[in-house]
Amino acid sequence: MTTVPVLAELDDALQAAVAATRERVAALHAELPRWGLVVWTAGNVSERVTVDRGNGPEPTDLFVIKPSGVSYDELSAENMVVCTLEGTKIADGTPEHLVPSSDTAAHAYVYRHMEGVGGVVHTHSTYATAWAARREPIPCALTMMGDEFGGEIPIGPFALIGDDSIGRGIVETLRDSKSPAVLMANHGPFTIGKDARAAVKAAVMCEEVAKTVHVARQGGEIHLIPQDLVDRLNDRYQNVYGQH
Ligand SMILES: O=C(CO)[C@@H](O)[C@H](O)COP(=O)(O)O
Repeated sequence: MTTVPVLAELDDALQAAVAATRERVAALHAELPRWGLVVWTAGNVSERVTVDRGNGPEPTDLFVIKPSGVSYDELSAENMVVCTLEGTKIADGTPEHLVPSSDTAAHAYVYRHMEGVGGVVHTHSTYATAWAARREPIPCALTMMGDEFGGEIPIGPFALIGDDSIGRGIVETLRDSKSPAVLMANHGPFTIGKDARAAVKAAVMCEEVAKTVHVARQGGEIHLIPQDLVDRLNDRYQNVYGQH
């Protein structure tokens, strides 16, 4: 029988790292309604817990995600759920009935199979989900897409919720792609990032470009950006743009 880790029994550094991750993940959930990416409770953010023991941040085998079906207004650091990378809730001090997001298995699978990923986000944002319903990748016709996605936003397979299927689809689609977003067929966008904030940003950008390319197509033919120019946009945005 596997024993469930008890948060209060973990070392001080790890407990502090979990507490800080819970704060971040709770605050980032507020970004989903703020950017118009979710209705009701239909979207989630998670972040891998990293701990710094004096040698820089090191990944742990825990991550933090929201509880399932709880209103965004009611989310706080205290009710963020702590899970192992197998997707099992640990004894994290929250009530036993507070179960983690229904997408927990998908997030956990991504963390287990994509080492550099520190944050995962899922939404059902309207325009991105409309492309997912058509199972049509979003073509790279905007500099913002070159910047953030390095090309088209791909479609992932159809997968039922509840087990590893969605996670497998995300990993298969994104493993060899520059895009931090995949549109899971008939479902919606999943985004990844080095941390939860980066994954939330990708979700915001994904919805924005899904909307703009859709609107552009209503007015006529869209023009794709040649891949060599997309590569240059992406390189500049990822390595030069912003503060360092
Ligand atoms: O796609 C689905 C359900 O079909 C999920 O993404 C939920 O919409 C979000 O659920 P919780 O995170 O609240 O469990």
